[in-house]
Amino acid sequence: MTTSAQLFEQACRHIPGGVNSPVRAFKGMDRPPVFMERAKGPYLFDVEGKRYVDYVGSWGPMITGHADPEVLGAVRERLDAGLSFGTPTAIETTMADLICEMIPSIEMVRMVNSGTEATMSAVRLARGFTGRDKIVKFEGNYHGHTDSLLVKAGSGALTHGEPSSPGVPASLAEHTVTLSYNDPDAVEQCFEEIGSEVACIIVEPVAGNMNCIPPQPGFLETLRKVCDRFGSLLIFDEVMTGFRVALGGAQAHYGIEPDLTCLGKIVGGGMPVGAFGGRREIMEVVSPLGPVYQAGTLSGNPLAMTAGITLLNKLRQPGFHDALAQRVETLCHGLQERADAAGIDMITQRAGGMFGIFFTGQSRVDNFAQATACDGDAFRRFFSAMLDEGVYLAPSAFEAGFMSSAHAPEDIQLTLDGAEKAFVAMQHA
Ligand SMILES: N[C@H](C=O)CCC(=O)O
Repeated sequence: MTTSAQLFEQACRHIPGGVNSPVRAFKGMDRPPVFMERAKGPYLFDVEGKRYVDYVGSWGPMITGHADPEVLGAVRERLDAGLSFGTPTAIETTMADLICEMIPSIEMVRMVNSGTEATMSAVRLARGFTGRDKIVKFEGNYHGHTDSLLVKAGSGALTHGEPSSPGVPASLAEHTVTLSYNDPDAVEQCFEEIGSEVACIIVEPVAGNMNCIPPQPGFLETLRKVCDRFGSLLIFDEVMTGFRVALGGAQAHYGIEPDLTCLGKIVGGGMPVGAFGGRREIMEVVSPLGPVYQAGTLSGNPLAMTAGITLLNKLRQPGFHDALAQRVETLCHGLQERADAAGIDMITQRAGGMFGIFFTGQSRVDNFAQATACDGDAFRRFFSAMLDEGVYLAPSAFEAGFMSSAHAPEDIQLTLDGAEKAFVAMQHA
């Protein structure tokens, strides 16, 4: 049998760090990344035959579990028609209609191939529409790896200690103003000073790339207010939260309408898909209707559209999101009880189908400073112990956990039993 350690050694020969995305690397852990062979429902199975209850869900898309038979069936059925045509297809219109119906602030939408492409294109559009260069983002929010947004970012960049990447020209980064998340006063002050120069605010309405930090009441409202006052656009990066915290995304959950929305992950049903869309008058500035250029050879790929449409339609079953949130609540309460019993400083935070585990004595984590002040060693010990117990969490203290509808009560119980052992071991350590 080939082990993960052997495969990792082989991978490192020709792949930087042995991984195709840095956050997968288990950097700082005392073990190599686990190589997975297959996945089904809530489970991942590694190359050594071990099963894990998975809370990464391919970083979010697998909201009904892995290898969903309906999604796979639809893709299989579509396969023989061909992989890609580079022409318009009817299925792209079906997808656009579905997105606009589920997220009413989106009146027109353009499909792309990843969340990064979605945010990159949305920011360009905001700049083109307003004729302004400056953008506002929040410390620890991650919007993919496009230059303008890889400034004080979260996710893998933060995990690996480089929240602002070398390679982003200083002359470009200076147009990105970074503020503290959940700090409406800082936003108001910034706009008093430079509001008329700001093309857009881009925000994760739930910050899922520095663990899981929901917006405090009034924060998103302030963003909407200053954008309206100064003629800037409000962009919600709903790559993580879209179709997850509610069918209509975080904007439906919190009742705030952005001008533009970025989507990814669930919208592709596990295929590489992103999308950006919003108010018609803004989207009409996109080429070929308007001058802001954006393109993609494989955008709207028919197989990817098939997977995404099938998954999105499954999420429309009444009660789907309530049941998902209920599972998250059961998990978070169970973890809290067990951590408290073991005397471990830990809290959880959650929003719909996503959650975060913070090793901290604070009662809440609202921003980058508080997230990075949490106990990283405790997280690493917990992560490693949970892996031994057959539970796969994100190998980073700065990533949200994702629940799926395939997680049964016994999977959550297995997780809680594992956590109980992990907490006791941590207490003794
Ligand atoms: N948090 C990231 C995406 O949302 C994790 C995925 C990656 O960087 O590979």
